[in-house]
Amino acid sequence: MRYQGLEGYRHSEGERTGVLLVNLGTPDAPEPAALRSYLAEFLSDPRVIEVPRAIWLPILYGVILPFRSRRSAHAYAQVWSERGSPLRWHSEDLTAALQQQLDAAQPGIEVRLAMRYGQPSIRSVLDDWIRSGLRRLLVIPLYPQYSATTTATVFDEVSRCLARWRWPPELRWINDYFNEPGWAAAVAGRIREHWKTHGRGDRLLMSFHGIPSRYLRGGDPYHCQCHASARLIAAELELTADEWQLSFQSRVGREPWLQPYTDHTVEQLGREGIGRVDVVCPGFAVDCLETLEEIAMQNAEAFKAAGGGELRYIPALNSEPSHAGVLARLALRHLAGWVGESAPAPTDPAARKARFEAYRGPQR
Ligand SMILES: C=CC1=C(C)c2cc3[nH]c(cc4nc(cc5[nH]c(cc1n2)c(C)c5CCC(=O)O)C(CCC(=O)O)=C4C)c(C)c3C=C
Ligand SMILES: [Fe+2]
Ligand SMILES: [Fe+2]
Repeated sequence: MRYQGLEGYRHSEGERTGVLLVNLGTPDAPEPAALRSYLAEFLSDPRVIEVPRAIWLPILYGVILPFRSRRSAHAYAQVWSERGSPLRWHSEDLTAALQQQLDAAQPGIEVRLAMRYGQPSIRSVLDDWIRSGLRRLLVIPLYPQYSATTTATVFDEVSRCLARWRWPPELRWINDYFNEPGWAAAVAGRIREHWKTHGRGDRLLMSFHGIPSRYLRGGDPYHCQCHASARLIAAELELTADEWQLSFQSRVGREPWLQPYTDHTVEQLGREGIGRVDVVCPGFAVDCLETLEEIAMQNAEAFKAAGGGELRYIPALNSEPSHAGVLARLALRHLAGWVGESAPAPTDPAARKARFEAYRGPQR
């Protein structure tokens, strides 16, 4: 058969509704072999590297993978814990926190987590879920700001997976959520909490993951959404323009990426003799290599080496109730008509029974 069918579907079963959280993904171990297979999948995605395959793949396999796998394995080893990669376990905790909040607000919605690269793959999660009767699916990529390099590639992969099914579930997806009521307030809350415990730094730096500038010129709205996010957070904190700045981190390769670069900014602040800089990374839903190693370790050292005092990293929202709450409200709004008040099921039990019997037809 060309298309897969559902196993044992029965009309009498309710319509199952799911929320799929998708994060970037992470290697299985902080070792070169695991890094190689993770990076090979990630960096051969044409949404991530927009270079003709015939040019890029020989560079990827001949130059990048042998060197980067070793270097990145070392970096991952610095942040690996008993529970594994921080990106993975924080994402798992966030999934559980969201499930709990949805259960309290509107029982019957299932939440699962998948990774765009590595495990658990989108394909493995969807195959299992659809086979067991999932009929309505809301996809939430765990990126507050849209970028083709992150959000769109999740949609690509979900679409490829659903295309294999004879009867795919109904589908909705979220482009971004930085402008969702409560998101900027949740990030601001995290910053205030840090200031309460550690005192307020001399400058707040909001650092977002970068992308090649070429993609912005090609129409990717990511740059604008990062600036809007930072302004919303600054407004929540009632900061004046000289109290905060924005930068872009984690660049890879030689072509220009979005600027100003975080590492250059941190060194500049060090040279200016700034005593304490607080860095928050509002583009990262959960902590990961790029926040815990690049910012909290590498950039902290670079700040000091340039003459600065202390760089303090403010943790991501992770599985904080405020974060799960924002995602729960976002999910419920987008699930309208599928679950809850606006769902068409009659509330009177007798009317419901009559309607169901008409729907089911005569029983043999
Ligand atoms: C080379 C191209 C890359 C683009 C474009 C890119 C965009 C991008 N990435 C994130 C979020 C994350 N990236 C992470 C790691 C990471 N990113 C790249 C490359 C690009 N990212 C690489 C090669 C790596 C792997 C680590 C390394 O070798 O340096 C992570 C952390 C993953 C983890 O396991 O902890 C996240 C999260 C965003 C949001 C983004 C564009 C908006
Ligand atoms: Fe990245
Ligand atoms: Fe812009």
